[in-house]
Amino acid sequence: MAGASPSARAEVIVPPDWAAATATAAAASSEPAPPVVVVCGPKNAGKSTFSRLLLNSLLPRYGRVGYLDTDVGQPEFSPPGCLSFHVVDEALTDLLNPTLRECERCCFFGDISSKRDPETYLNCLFHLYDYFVEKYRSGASEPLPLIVNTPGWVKGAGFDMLVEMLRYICPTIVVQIRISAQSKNLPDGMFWLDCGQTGPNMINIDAPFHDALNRSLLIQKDSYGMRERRLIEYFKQCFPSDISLTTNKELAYGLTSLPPYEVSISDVMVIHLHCQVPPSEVWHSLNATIVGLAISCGTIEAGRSIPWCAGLGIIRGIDVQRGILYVITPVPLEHLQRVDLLLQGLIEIPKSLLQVRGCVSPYMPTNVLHRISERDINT
Ligand SMILES: Nc1ncnc2c1ncn2[C@@H]1O[C@H](COP(=O)(O)OP(=O)(O)OP(=O)(O)O)[C@@H](O)[C@H]1O
Repeated sequence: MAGASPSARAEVIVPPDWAAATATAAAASSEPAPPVVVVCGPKNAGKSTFSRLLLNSLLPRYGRVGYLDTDVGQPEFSPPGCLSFHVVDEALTDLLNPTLRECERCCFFGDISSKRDPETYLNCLFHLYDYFVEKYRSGASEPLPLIVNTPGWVKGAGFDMLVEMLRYICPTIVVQIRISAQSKNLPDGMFWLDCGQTGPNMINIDAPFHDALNRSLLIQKDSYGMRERRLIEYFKQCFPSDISLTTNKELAYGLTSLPPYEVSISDVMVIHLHCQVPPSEVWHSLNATIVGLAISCGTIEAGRSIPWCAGLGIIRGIDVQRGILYVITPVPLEHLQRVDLLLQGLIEIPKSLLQVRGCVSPYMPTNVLHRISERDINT
């Protein structure tokens, strides 16, 4: 597969079976409720691209479309590490690239793959789906169609998780994208149901391989680079939109000079999502990391609470003597005031923000844990 940047390609190709699948979903009965469409298939098969097209096809009829973003490695609308639920009310203009959008609900999983903790991953997903059902299926708000784009991990434990996901969501339409390497595809048919059970409308489509000039369409993505760019875009939101920050160097300087929020250590609880940290090391472990800023108001399910995530923050420094954390985040103050949990996972500050020639990163000096001078945080 070619290694060119996906954004270099001018336009999306819509093969006839893709067009037919989106038309079927858009015309599906809205009784008793608009469709719930799950899009599945192996990695890099076109699931996200198809989901964007599907969203645009559902919009004219419904005006608003729900989107459950379940790919923590390459989320459609959120920063990496998050599962989120969005309501989209305008057509997506860039059909080949993900774009950041404000979410209605988000859970911070804190890793770029569900492998490390499938149970928590599924709990987050079910929790978001329950939120959708409660709000958009119970009469509280106008019912919306829902698109669920799934990760491309379709073998072994990834397959088992997909089966659980499908059984929980009970979609009305499942679109399965199939690639030419048959062994990499999901099983044909309603593989998640027991024999004899009736299931949804099952639509198989092929991955789009070549354009009219026989050029490969499915470009291997630079996942690491995409995640870095997504985080950079996310933290750019710390600045007013009229401030021009075109290079990473400008952003790194900008973040250095941004006055951070002060958070009293006694006001927050720290949860390490994927590792255990001795109490004496908690503050050291937080320094210079990205955390999920969460609100512990989720419901208790299976004995554990799933907090909502208001957004991400960079712990820029910690003054242990004064009991203060310094946090940089684009999360608005009114939401930030409700944050009472710091969720630390494995999402790292992009290297391109840490290693900028001529810019001493504020996150890395060795004394930052104990002594942060006024000049450091205000300049
Ligand atoms: N219909 C299409 N027209 C043009 N390019 C496409 C089309 N479908 C997919 N591509 C390109 O192929 C690549 C993979 O597509 P996409 O991201 O939609 O796959 P995916 O199955 O969601 O991948 P992953 O499992 O890694 O999330 C992208 O670079 C995308 O731009």
